[in-house]
Amino acid sequence: MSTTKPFKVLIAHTDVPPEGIEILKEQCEILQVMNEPPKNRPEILEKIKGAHAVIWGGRDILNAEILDAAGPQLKAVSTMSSGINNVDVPELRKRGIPLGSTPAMLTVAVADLTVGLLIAAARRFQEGRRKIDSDKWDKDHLNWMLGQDIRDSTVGFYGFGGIGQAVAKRLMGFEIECVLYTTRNRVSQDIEEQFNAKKVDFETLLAESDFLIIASPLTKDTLGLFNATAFNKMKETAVLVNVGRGKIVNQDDLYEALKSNRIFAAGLDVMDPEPLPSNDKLLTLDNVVVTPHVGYATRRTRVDAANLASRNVLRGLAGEPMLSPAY
Ligand SMILES: O=C(O)[C@H](O)CO
Repeated sequence: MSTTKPFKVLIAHTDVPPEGIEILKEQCEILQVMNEPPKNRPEILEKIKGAHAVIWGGRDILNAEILDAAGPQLKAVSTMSSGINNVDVPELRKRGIPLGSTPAMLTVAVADLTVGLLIAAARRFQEGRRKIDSDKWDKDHLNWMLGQDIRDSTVGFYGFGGIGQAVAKRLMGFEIECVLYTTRNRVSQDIEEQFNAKKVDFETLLAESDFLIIASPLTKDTLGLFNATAFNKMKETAVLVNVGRGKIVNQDDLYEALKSNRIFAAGLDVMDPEPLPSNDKLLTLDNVVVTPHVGYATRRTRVDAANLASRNVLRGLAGEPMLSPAY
């Protein structure tokens, strides 16, 4: 009996959890990349030859070079991420190759981390740690290190999709006053009622938010949108949290706004560039809390993303719409 399987699937990163790969094994021969970045690139270029599908599990760029190396039989690609800025989307579209991504899988993990950053920035975790490290813990004044209340606050969302709504759901437990959001399309009335949410223009979002959470993708319209002009319209007590993409914020302008206390604080899981160099001026500030782009990084999120990516490519290989198409 022949054991030949009809498809070959390249797993292009060592970080893809085996549970996700298992789903593919009945129908597909697995081509696994074993080297870590950047040494994985030559290995991908070699192993992808003749592949019918790819699980693109890392942050390096899938572009024409990779697609050319694969050959014309390539029928399906899925990332294991929400953002698809690691894929040359126009190139894939041009070649008619369906692309899947896995945004819904990381919603909960990113929302949890967003709340963590919001509290850490509002309650001055970074500064407090530095005070301890430098023996400047002031035990004589109870009005020391006062932070911003979440209770009764107006929470603004730039981008109010799955992640934004999951953050709002969590913040309801903190007795916030209301949600403002800026998106292209209005969310349903049910969702607005659930979160006491109102769609507003960008200017209103800036002016009225006590906490402003960026949870939108990077596009040509969002690139550098949060700049000095925007920060100058925000409250001096405002806390900015960015879990979208680093380049949505003009980081030099953010540095100035934080340094001059034009805004109160920022919590960032995404920066520009990534990795942020350890000598970046942003890190000298007390009123910024940073995490190294780990919003999605829980074991369950990665397994769920691998499962969905595999199901996406199986659908693509069968000529069916992907479960979670990126376009
Ligand atoms: O978009 C995503 O999936 C995360 O930010 C990791 O890149």
